[in-house]
Amino acid sequence: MTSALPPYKQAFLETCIKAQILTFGEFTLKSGRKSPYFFQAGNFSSTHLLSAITTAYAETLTTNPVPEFDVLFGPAYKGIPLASGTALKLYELAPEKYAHVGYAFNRKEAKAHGEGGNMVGMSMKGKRVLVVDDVMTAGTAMREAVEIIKREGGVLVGVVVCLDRMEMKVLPEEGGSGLSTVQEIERELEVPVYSILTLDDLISGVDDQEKVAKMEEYRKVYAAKKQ
Ligand SMILES: O=P(O)(O)OC[C@H]1O[C@H](OP(=O)(O)OP(=O)(O)O)[C@H](O)[C@@H]1O
Ligand SMILES: O=C(O)c1cc(=O)[nH]c(=O)[nH]1
Repeated sequence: MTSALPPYKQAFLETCIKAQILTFGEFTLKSGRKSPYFFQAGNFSSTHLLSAITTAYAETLTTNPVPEFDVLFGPAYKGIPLASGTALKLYELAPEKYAHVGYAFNRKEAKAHGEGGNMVGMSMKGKRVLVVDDVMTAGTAMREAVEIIKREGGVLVGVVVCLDRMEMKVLPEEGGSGLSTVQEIERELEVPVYSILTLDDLISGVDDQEKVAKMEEYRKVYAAKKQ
């Protein structure tokens, strides 16, 4: 089949399907919604898959007009290997430009011994911080990340995720704005959000029509209409 996606996106999507990173069935999301598809970034768990995903993040950051940043922050847990791997890839791509960029992540539970606390890696105090995470759905995880950055004295300058599910946190019939979580975050926090893939991309690039139909049905209910 000829895909509507650019070849690099199609190839990346096929890798995700083959490695069961993108799976189909019935899944309960953090938001409580039941979804017919799920993106399991924990399955980027081999050398070549971790390299493929972090290369995709690094290329997204080097080919878009991304604001300058000092620290990549990867929210626990799945953001941790993504942010650290992306930092390494950026250094490999452009060592002079990224030599002083650091990475940081949080612990979900504070450590009571040794160095203590719940932050690991480069201090975010007074730094420009870019969040690297896997998936954006209702934005709960992202808002928690923003609070951590503020508490640590950092300044959020941007966000990159692997998948923008294009979902509205609150549906219009329940009083929502009609904007997707990504659109709301961009407006409210005045920072750009970049994504490697979106739900529209999955619908364009997946070959199995039964799976496409289920994603379309889900998109009709939960995805923002204006992109
Ligand atoms: O946009 P949201 O509705 O918040 O949902 C998406 C987030 O939720 C999940 O992480 P989770 O907090 O479950 O942590 P994990 O990385 O430890 O799996 C997922 O990895 C995303 O980061
Ligand atoms: O919304 C979520 O909880 C969620 C969706 C998804 O596709 N992948 C994931 O890890 N979490």
